[in-house]
Amino acid sequence: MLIILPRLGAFDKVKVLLNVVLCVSHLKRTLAMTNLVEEAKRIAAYQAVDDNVLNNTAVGIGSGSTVVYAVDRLAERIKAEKLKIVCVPTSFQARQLILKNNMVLGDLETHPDLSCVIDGADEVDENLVLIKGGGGCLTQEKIVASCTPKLVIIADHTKQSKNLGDRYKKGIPIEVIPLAYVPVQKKIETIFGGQAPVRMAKSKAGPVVTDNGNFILDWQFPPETLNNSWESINNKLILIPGVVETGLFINMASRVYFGLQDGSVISKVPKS
Ligand SMILES: O=C(CO)[C@H](O)[C@H](O)COP(=O)(O)O
Repeated sequence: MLIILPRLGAFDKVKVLLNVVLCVSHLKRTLAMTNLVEEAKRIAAYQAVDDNVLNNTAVGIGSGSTVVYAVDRLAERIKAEKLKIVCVPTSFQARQLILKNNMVLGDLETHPDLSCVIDGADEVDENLVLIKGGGGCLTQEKIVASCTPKLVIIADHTKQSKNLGDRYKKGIPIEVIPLAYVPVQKKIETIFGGQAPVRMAKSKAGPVVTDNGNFILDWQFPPETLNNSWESINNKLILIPGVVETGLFINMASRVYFGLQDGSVISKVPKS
């Protein structure tokens, strides 16, 4: 810019400088918003760990960026309170978090009954139906979640919505066996409408490959889908040969903690 500026007329110089000022203030605002969201994730995670993790128990560790804060807090409590906790991971990422924090690693073979599971979500609707799988770990997350009466979800305020799809626009993740991805894609689009593109990797050529060696379709469902129950849609999806699991978590969350912008945390339980 220093090279270009001297060659410009006064009016253009002002225009360039004004744009620079606007860019910087936009960047500052974006950074401030990102910090607020990160703080909201952290406080939700801390509250959930403090309320739900008991000594001498096995706990499921979810996946994603919010769970990192939960693991931080859990590691802190284990050290300070000398807790004996076995941690069962829901993904390669969760396993690494457990090991990195020197926590005790377990699995479902030795610990099939978990006291609680703490996990994130991509969106939570008013009935606490969740979309999960933005990080591609939905199948192991659902298996681990099924091993506890207490699936505790942690999220920032941007994940809270009335209807699924209001906030999370990427679609419902569906894990599929690789050889079946085109037939499954076609069936979903024919039966339910919308589009179900295969998720492509960002730092690798080709598709995202899950921890289970499968592909993911992100089903961008049409608006009329909301006229049906997610339960019946999920049951139909699961029956398509080649579908391993869906990212719809229905009647699974026992409590959802949302971190808010004002620094407080609210928690929601299913309507009775
Ligand atoms: O389902 C998940 C991964 O499969 C995550 O829990 C979900 O994507 C939320 O992640 P984050 O906390 O990074 O927003």
